[in-house]
Amino acid sequence: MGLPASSCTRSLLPDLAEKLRQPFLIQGKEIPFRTALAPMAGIGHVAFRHWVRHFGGCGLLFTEMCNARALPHENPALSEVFRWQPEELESLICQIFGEDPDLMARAAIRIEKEGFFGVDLNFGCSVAAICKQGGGAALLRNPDKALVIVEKVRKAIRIPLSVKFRTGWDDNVKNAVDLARKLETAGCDLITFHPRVAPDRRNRPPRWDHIQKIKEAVSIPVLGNGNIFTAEDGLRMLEETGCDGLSIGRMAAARPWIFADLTGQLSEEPDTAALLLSMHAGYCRHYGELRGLRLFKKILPYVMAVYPFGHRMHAHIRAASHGEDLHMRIREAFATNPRPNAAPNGNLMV
Ligand SMILES: Cc1cc2nc3c(=O)[nH]c(=O)nc-3n(C[C@H](O)[C@H](O)[C@H](O)COP(=O)(O)O)c2cc1C
Repeated sequence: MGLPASSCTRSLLPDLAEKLRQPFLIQGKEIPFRTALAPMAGIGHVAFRHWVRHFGGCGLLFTEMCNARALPHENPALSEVFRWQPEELESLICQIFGEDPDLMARAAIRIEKEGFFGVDLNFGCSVAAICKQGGGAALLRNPDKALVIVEKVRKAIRIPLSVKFRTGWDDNVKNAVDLARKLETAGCDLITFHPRVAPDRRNRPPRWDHIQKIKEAVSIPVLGNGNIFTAEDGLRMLEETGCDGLSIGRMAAARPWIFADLTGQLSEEPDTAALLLSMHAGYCRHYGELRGLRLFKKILPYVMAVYPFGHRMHAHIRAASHGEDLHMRIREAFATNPRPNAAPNGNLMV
């Protein structure tokens, strides 16, 4: 069921692969690839990250967002989000959200103690449940408080500290540029910038020109994020914005091998149906049958978004009620060996 070379996404852009293979430094530590798995709640857990690492080419992995209040007491054997494999820690950054500087600092101390590469502060999530508690993008309305959090966390840990944030609550990028400068002064080592206004989720195109403004304002590395769907998008973002690396979310959910592909490490396009079966088995090993199936279904819209009748394939597979049923439905959906499109269908890529 392998795909013919003409329909695969394997990077034909050696320029891009070469740029992404130039190591860069964070706090003097060398990151071998200029690529990052963006934090994604419900998707970027340990079982999913296994596959990103399996294919390779990803410089930094971000966990899904973890609640800073809960994190100091989390049991990694039971937690869905605060769980990892020892071998991924050297490139794994744990993202936390919250609004209380002391609780954020306490969570960061636990993350450092567990041996993570770094701590990431979520100042960008615009989901109402997070913003109502004063966390995520709500902090962009209160940059002084955001800075107090950065300062407290910085004092509490020695490992790299990064911040992911967005343009703000209006389209004036000046506030984000000011904040970026202050983050650097406060000791932040890395920025991931998502150039959208809250509460826009992903329905309007990101303003990549704003990534350039952030990059020009600071000397710490800046990862650009938002709507990288193809190798051409990746190259264009690097060239247009001057950013130091690419942070990729949904397309990594669709194709965990995207980092290997973009960095020129992929020898053969994976057989998607076979990979999905293995991924589901891995999810069940980590989380048990019930949670494994529930988590597996979260990547399906992204995986199916690249197929011409993806919505139909998605509806068919999503209806599975247990593991065996799922495997049968995956085989049925891929029985005709559907060819992926170069770019995904926006309706499923939400
Ligand atoms: C399902 C899903 C969950 C997400 N969860 C988080 C999160 O926990 N923390 C965060 O900072 N951003 C989160 N994001 C935003 C992504 O990190 C990223 O900024 C966004 O998807 C745009 O990048 P992309 O176009 O490459 O997907 C999430 C996005 C998606 C699709």
